[in-house]
Amino acid sequence: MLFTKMHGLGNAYVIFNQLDDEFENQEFHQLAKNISDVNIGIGSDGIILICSSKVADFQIRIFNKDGSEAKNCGNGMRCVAKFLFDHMYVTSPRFTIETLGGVGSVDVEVDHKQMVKYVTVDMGAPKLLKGMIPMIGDPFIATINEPHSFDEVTYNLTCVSMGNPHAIMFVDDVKQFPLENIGPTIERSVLFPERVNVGIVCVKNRQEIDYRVWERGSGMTMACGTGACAAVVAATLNEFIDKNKPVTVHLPGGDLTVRWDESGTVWKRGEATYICHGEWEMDTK
Ligand SMILES: N[C@H](CCC[C@H](N)C(=O)O)C(=O)O
Repeated sequence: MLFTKMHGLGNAYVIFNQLDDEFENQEFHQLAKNISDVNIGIGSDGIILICSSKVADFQIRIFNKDGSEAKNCGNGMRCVAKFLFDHMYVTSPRFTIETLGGVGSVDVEVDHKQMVKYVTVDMGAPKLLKGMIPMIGDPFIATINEPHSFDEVTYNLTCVSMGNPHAIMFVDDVKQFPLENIGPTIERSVLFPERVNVGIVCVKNRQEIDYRVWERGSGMTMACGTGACAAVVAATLNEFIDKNKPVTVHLPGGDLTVRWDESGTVWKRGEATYICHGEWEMDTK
């Protein structure tokens, strides 16, 4: 099966185009674990399948490194948008992609070689109520700067769903904070019935934040598109930044521009990059 490996700011996915050539009744959870493994597979943060859709121009399915299926992937949306436009599956620079979390529109910007350089994604409106994250507790209230203890230390969480769940904490220095230690503890906390992505944010000024992430199902990654959106929403809810203004989000893998507009939609703009193409030997166990 042919694949294309791509990354969005270092958040890498192995992409399988199912539009022309489909896997036969494949167990995708195990396939994602095998392919994502750098020793027995290709090495990535997960896999993405491009499929046809009844409600959008295309559909993608996203599987994390541990085989769990995710409902949205901001970096993956940009990679897939670049792949589809560059390989002429679309001619319009704007088209729609369905994920389990909903339908988002993408707008591509090409370089001098007519290849996609930047992609702007309509990431939809964030969901804030505990029942929508999902998170245990009163389902009809939001979690904004709410104290919770993990390993006898109290952290103030602001939780946002961008189709997938994010727990955001504000810290003084994202590089110093031991996210590798506390991330997995919060990811698997009983507070989050479907687990959670764990992000830390340092607010530099009202138009700029630093962000690092421990991803549900993939661990520390270089970038997380949905997480960057959740970080901007959380910083706005805590009144650290202003709504409807573009915010530069600095991630270990590079920068994204995010804007939560007055209509409630979150927009994210950033690059997507090819790494390699190849063939996955289906008998690889
Ligand atoms: N680990 C995430 C999915 C990938 C999201 C991330 N890579 C992005 O760019 O948004 C989850 O289980 O919700």
